[in-house]
Amino acid sequence: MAVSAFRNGCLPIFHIPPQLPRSARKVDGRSKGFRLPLFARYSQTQDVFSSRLRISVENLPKLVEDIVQTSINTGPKGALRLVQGIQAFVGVSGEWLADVSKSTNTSAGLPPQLQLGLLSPLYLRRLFERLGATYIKLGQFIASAPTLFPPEYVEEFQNCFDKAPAVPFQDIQTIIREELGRPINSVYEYIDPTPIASASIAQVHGARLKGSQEDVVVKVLKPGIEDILVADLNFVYIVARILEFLNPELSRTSLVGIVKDIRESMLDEVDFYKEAANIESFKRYLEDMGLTRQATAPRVYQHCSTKRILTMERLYGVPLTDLDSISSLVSSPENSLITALNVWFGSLLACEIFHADVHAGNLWLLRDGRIGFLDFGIVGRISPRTWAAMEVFLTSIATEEYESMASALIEMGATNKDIDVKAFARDLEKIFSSIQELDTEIVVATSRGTNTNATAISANLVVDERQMNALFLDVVRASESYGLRFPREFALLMKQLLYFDRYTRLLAPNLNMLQDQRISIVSNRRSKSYGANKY
Ligand SMILES: Nc1ncnc2c1ncn2[C@@H]1O[C@H](COP(=O)(O)OP(=O)(O)OP(=O)(O)O)[C@@H](O)[C@H]1O
Repeated sequence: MAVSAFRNGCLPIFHIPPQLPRSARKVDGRSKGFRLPLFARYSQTQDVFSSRLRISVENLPKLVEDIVQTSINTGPKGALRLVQGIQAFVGVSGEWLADVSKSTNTSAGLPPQLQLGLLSPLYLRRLFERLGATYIKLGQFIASAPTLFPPEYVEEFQNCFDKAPAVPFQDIQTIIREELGRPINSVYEYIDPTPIASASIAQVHGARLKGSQEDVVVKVLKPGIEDILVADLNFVYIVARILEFLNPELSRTSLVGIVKDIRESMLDEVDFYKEAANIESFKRYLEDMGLTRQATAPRVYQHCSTKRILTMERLYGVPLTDLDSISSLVSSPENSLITALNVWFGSLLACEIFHADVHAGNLWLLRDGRIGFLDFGIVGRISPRTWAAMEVFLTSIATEEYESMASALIEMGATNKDIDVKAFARDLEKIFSSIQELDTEIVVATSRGTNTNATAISANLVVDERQMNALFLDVVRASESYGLRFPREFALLMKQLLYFDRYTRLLAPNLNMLQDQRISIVSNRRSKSYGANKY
C-alpha cells in the first residue's frame, strides 16, 4: 500500500503518469483541473475583454520600450537565433506532419497527442531539444515545476535530456588557451581529446596537471553558449511580457517574475566562478563538521580556473544507482546511503547552499568508500523557517498526522488567506487514503528486499514512482485549491528527496528514510554559515 510505502521511506516522485489516479481529478467534489491561465481563459465575456484591453493599452508604451531595450541588448545574435529557431520549427513541423499523415491512414482518427500540433507536449519537447541549451534547460525546469505547468507537459519534459554533440577538441583547446592566457602545455601535462561528457552547456575532459601530476578534469563552457542564452532568454522574456500585456491576469501568476528567476539561475550556471565558490563552500562545510572522511567534493585548482573553464580534482567512483559496483566496493551499501543522506541533510542548514541536483550522475560512491558530490551548477538556499516546516511535513507523512501536514504546508506556501486547517487536513487524508488500494504487491515486493533481482526492482521502481509522483501532485493541487503557492525551494527539495528515495529503494529497501535513528533529517542548526565566497 502506498502509505506503507512511505513508512518504508518512499516519497512521491516528480514523474507524472498519463492517467492520473482518481484523486488527481477531484477532491471533495471540486474540480482540480490544473491549467495555467494561459491555457484556460477562453470563456471571458466581451465586456471583460474590452475592459482588460483598456487597462492594457495604457501599458503599451512601457511594453514597447521594454521590447526595444531588450532587443538592443540582444544585438545581432538575436537574428542568428531567429534563423536557427525557424529551422528547428520547420524540422519538427515536418515530423508532426509525417505522424499526422500516418494516423490519417488508420481508422482511429487523430490521436490526442497530435491534436495540439507543435504545442502538444511531445512536439514541443522535440522542438525544445532542437533549439538547444536554453530550451533544454527550460524543459528541465518545466519537468521540475509541477505547480506551474500542466501534468502532460511535466511528464513529457522529464525526457528532456541534457546530452549534446561534442564540440571538436580543437575548439576546446582554443577556449582553454584563451582563458589561461598562456600555452596549454605550461599548465597541463596532457588533456584527453575524447570528452568524458558533453552536456548542453559544458564539456568535460580528463587531464593531468604539469608538475604535481595530479589527475584533474577540465570543464569547459561550450563556445558561444552565453550569447545563445542571452538571446534566447531575452526572447522568452519578451514573449512573457507580451502574454502578460495581452492577459494582465497572468501578472498574478507572475510569469515575468518566473522568467526572470529562470534567467538568473541559468546565467549563474554559465559562470564557473559561481560553481567554484559553491564547491568551496560545500568543502568548508565538510571540514568544519568533521565529515571529510565520509564525503568529499572535488578540489578546485584556481590557477587554471576562470569564468569559462573549471579545473577540478578528478574523482573516481560509481553512481549511487550502480548496485553491482557499489556492492563490490563496500560491504554495506546501506551505510553508504545513510552517509550520503546525513551529509546532504546536514548541508541544508549548516551550509549556505545545498546541492540541488543530486541525480545519480552527480552523486558517487568513490573507490575509497567516501561519497563524492559532483556538479555544483545548481544549488538551492533554504531558510531555517521553511526547513522546519518541511521537517514537520516529512514526519507527518510517516505518522499520518494530517493536521500537522496541513499546517506545515500552510507554513511553506505563501498566502494571506485564512485557511481552514481541518478541512485542508481532511482533503489531504482523502488523497492518501484514496491510494490505499494501489498495487500492494509492488511495494511488498520492493520492501522484501529482492536485491538479488535487479530487473524486478527497477520495474517496480518505475511503476511505484509514477504512483508516488501522482500522489505528490495531488498534494500540491489540493494545496493550490486553498490558495497556497510554494517557493522554488520546495520543489527543489522535493526533487532531491525523490532522488534519495530512488537510491533508498535500490540500496536499502527496508530502510525507513524518514524515521531511521541513524539518519538525522532533523536540523543540524546553522551555527556557523559556510557561505559561498566571492572569487
Ligand atoms: N571532478 C570530476 N571527477 C570525475 N568526473 C567528473 C568530475 N566532474 C565532472 N565529471 C564527469 O563529467 C560529467 C559531467 O559533469 P557535470 O555534471 O559537472 O557537467 P554538467 O554540464 O553540469 O552535466 P549535467 O547537466 O549532466 O549534470 C559527470 O557526470 C562526470 O561523469
